[in-house]
Amino acid sequence: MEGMEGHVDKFRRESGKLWSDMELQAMAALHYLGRETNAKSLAQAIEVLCKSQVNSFNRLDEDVGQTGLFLNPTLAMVNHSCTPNGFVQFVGRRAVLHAYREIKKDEEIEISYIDCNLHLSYRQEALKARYHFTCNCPRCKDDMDIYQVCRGYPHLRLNHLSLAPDIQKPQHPQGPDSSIAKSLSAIIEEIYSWCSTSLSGLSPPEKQKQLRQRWSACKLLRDSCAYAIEPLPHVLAEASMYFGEQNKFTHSLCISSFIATQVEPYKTPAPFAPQRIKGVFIVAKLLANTAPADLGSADNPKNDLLVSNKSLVGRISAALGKIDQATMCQVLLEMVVYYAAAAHSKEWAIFNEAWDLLGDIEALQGRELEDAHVKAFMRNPNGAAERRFFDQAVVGPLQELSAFCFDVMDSEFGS
Ligand SMILES: C[S@@+](CC[C@H](N)C(=O)[O-])C[C@H]1O[C@@H](n2cnc3c(N)ncnc32)[C@H](O)[C@@H]1O
Repeated sequence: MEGMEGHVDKFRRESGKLWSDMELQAMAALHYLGRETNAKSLAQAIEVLCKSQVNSFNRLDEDVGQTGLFLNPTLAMVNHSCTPNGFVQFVGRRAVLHAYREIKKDEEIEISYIDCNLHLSYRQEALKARYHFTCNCPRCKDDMDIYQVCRGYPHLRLNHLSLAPDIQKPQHPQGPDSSIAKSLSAIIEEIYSWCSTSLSGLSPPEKQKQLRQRWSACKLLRDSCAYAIEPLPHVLAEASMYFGEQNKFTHSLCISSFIATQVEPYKTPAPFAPQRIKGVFIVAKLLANTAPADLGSADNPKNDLLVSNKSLVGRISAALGKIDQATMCQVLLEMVVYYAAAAHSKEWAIFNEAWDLLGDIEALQGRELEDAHVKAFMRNPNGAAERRFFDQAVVGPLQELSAFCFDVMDSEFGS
């Protein structure tokens, strides 16, 4: 740990209660180790604690949340950027450094130490508190957030499997309309803190009340088509979970389709990024949950879908009726399986679930032709016929479903 950055003086000067906690922790550690506590040993122990704050990774466990800190001298050398070209993923006890894109010889490898979809001031605050530096990456320096997340990242060409075939170079190199950008910055500051609190633990009526307020607060983001800017993505994700808990899977499906096509590709451009793959998997699972066998028939609807063609549920139902859900679900699961190893590994729970679900779909009788189309597409996703198949079987239906997203939100959370 000798050569690692510790920022001990900055922690002492700037960290307030955290510093007193660290002093206490250092004394406890010395006592536990049976070492004498004196000024020198205490200073050494505090230095170790500071170094582990600055250089370690929070190791997360999907089931129990954070399980510990991971410290590795090589990985500790990687600097931060809010437009990183790599990320670290834990696979059991191993940490794996993945690249988001091709990294040239001598180009610096950079990861994001924080959730880089936070708004500029929140990112700076988080970096200052733990790492004691002000980020000066191009995105922070020019306050490029709104420009970048609205229009996608120009430096990445996404392939056809990305679900975001329309991401391209921004048409306005000078940046977004500055008046919109200014008013957006002001409201994001105001609403982010109360919008980012999790709703889990609240009763359904309380959740609905909260989501009403949050959805209404996101109006400017929504009207400006700034769909990838927090807290809008967060509110949509909470709403999708809310509907899922009420067994309104079709509503969740419309919102999740919107997130997978209009939000995530702009937040995280690499198509194999773990959060992108999770989003695609959620859509696939919801498609399986809303498959025709579960919908009943027009004469005997099992749920509230088939009401009237003019009602929202009727329109969603009509749209779903035109979709070959099994084929669409199969392609999305193939994408999850295809990208899971790059996003994480074959040990990933999502990979295994997708693999099992894919087996179930492939075992369905009478789908030989559709199955052959899916396999052909996965072999050659950029072939002309295969692209047409993908557009028809996946992109078109996803866009159609996501077009209901705001109506679904307004129907439950509108004023
Ligand atoms: C995990 S260490 C990274 C390796 C460190 N640069 C070194 O040489 O030991 C984290 C520290 O590196 C510095 N750092 C990382 N990314 C930075 C950036 N984008 N701009 C300025 N300093 C950065 C900060 O001092 C931070 O506390």
